[in-house]
Amino acid sequence: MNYIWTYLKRYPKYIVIDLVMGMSSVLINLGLPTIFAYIIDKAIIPEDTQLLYRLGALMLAVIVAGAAGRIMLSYVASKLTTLMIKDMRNDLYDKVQLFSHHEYEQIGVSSLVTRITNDAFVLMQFAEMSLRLGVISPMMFIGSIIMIILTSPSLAWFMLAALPILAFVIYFIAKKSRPLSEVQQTSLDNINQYARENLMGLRVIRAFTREKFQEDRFKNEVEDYASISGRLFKLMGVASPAFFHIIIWMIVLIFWFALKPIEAGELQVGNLVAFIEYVFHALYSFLMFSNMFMMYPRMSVSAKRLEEIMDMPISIEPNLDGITETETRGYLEFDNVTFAYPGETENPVLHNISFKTKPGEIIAFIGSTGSGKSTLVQLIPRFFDVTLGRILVDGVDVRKYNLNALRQKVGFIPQKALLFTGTIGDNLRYGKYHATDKELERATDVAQAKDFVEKTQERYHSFLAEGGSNLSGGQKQRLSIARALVKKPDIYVFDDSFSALDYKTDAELRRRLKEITTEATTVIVAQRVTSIMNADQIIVLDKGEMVGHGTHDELLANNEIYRAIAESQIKNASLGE
Ligand SMILES: Nc1ncnc2c1ncn2[C@@H]1O[C@H](COP(=O)(O)OP(=O)(O)OP(=O)(O)O)[C@@H](O)[C@H]1O
Repeated sequence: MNYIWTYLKRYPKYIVIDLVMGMSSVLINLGLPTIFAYIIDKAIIPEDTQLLYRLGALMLAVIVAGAAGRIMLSYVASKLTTLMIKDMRNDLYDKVQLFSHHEYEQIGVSSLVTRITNDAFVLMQFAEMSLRLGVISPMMFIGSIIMIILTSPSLAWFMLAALPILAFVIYFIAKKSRPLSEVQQTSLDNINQYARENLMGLRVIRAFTREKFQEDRFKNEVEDYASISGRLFKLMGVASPAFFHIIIWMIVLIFWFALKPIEAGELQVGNLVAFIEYVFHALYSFLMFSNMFMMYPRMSVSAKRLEEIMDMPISIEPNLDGITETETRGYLEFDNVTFAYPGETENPVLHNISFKTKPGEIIAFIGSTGSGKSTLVQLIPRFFDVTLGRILVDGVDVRKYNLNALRQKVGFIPQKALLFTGTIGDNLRYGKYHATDKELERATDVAQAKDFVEKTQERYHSFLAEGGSNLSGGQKQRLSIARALVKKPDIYVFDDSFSALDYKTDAELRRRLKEITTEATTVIVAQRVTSIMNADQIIVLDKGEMVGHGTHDELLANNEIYRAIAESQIKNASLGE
């Protein structure tokens, strides 16, 4: 509830209107039965037509005012909750933007999506209900009880007898529904995850003819969700019929017990009608309030899941007051860097890595699968922070930079090219919004993408489907390289980005790259020796350790591991010829 309140209180004006409308609606509803009783006893039974018309008109005016108040109340409640969910989702999005890879892995992307969409929606439903009924129901209930006692103290004990039974039913339902709500939301996370996997991995699933397996997995989860939801709704569904039964039985009993006082002249017919109406109001508002109470566990599960996101400590702080300008550009240094993934401090993935580069230099990393190459380059733009040692960019520890300024200095080209829905131009300008057409052409030319871009019908205005799925792997990779070139960073990081290219394109691209990286450091992670043999420094990694450092010729002469890698690739290449 606190979580919802932190958002609602941002709009005090609407809260005041909500309270005023709620209170006036209560007063009107409480007044109506009394006016009605008065009409029966003073105008209908004595057949006073004049008074009947006057009181009828008054009653009509009160009813219209009540309806207008309720419409206003509903409007304000919807308006306030719409504003609330907008703010809530924006805050969640902003927070998720600050997450490092570690936080993403902790919660999981699918769960994050469910939380921002579904859990936020549950809170919105609860808040809307609370704003509409939260003020009215308790006040209406208390007001009705007072009016019941005032109207007929001798019949009032009915209510006192019925309330504990109702309270027990509500408590029972609320207690049972909380664990079910938790399982229901987790099941929704799983559905989301399977749906994502099934849609994104469609080609692999078809290639391995695993459609049935994936479908069964998805269907089982959907069935689990349906069964949990069914149990939850059954539980909630029991409440209303049970309540209405109790209300009807009470009214029958009231009539039964009212016969004697009416015969004895102790109770008037109008008062009996008003009494029954107050009983109905009291029980109905109790029912409405209990609906909120029963929804509360579901809401608190969702609120907890959202608070988990908002309260999650950020491992990579954006360091907004950090350094944004440096005197030099394009210098990179690893100073005795050791790194272990969060939660795995016992098993570092990188050990004591040290090297230095200067503008215009190419440094390359090679080594077997899992030797730590990708991990190493991810430390430069601070996707993770070093465990020991330090990384210096232009002589400044990367942790001292304003995070955006640091990342602006780095052009990162990941192993798997990822493009966004939009035109080729939009994608190329991703790192430099105002890049000119000339800059785009230069970048695509160097990245060996110009030919195919110019062959497309609308060139830089050609539309790319989701993730660039209407391009080949090599074309996507070339555009992803061109996107980094447009940005003109001080440090280029190619994380195995050349492997999707054929040998000829790879060689041509690297040759042209030299033209525009004269003032930058180029870091290359590669599998192929041919991709890195011209590098100024090559570092050979094995199980996270530097086991070789030098030029291609030096390593060929002195480093067994490097020689073995090079020989195996040359053999394979000649076998392929
Ligand atoms: N997010 C992660 N959390 C925990 N461990 C990880 C994570 N990512 C990678 N690792 C582990 O770190 C080690 C190094 O992985 P890394 O991806 O850096 O190797 P690599 O040399 O780039 O491999 P490849 O050539 O196959 O891409 C591996 O043992 C891997 O299991």
